[in-house]
Amino acid sequence: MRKKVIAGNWKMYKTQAETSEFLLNFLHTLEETPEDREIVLCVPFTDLGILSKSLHGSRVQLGAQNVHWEEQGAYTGEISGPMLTEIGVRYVVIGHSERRQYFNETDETVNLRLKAAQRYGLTPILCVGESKQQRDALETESLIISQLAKGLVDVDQNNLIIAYEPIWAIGTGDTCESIEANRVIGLIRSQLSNPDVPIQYGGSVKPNNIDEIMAQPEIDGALVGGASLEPSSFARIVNYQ
Ligand SMILES: O=C(CO)COP(=O)(O)O
Repeated sequence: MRKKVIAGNWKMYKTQAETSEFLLNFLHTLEETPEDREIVLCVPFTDLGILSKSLHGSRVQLGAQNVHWEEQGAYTGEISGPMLTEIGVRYVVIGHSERRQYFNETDETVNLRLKAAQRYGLTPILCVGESKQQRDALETESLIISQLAKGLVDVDQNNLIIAYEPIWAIGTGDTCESIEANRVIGLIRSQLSNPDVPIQYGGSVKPNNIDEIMAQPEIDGALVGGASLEPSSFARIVNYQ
């Protein structure tokens, strides 16, 4: 049985004060949440400290949004694996399309970050997915196969989550049809040596489509952007049927 993982990706949203308010309205909603799913919040670095204290003893796991491949060094603006694990971070998003687009992240640096995350005991969430232009040019399959082949060199597939995030579905309200997401995720699975790697869908996941998404046989979870920022909508998503 593959693990189900619902993760919020807060991107560059929420000050510490806003994070405290979120927790007040969110944590109590988990009392009835079935035990079969892992819940993760991947938050800005400045929110990790407060969450590591407030989430202690709760069932919500802590995630970051980046990790450098060196243990330490002169890398202004970066963060290392030991810095994250020391404060209780368990997961890290790697290769998100926003980092590939705005911060020169390549399959090669993604691969370095994945291996470093595992080296320091973090579970990486590797994001892959095509743009609208690539989809229209019928390049979805070849692009994803290439992202996986380059990104996963020497990566341990026993400590890995993959998120399929079609770029055209991110922040647009234009969700990928769940049957199509299921098909692409099946393709991703066919490229892996470990068929039990949990594979999430991400891109305009909302309270009104999470049940249908999670009903798909290949889909093991969701990586949720905008809808994870609001306690009641993230609570509904986490409590999918
Ligand atoms: O990028 C995403 C999660 O990593 C998806 O964002 P939205 O849920 O806002 O579309």
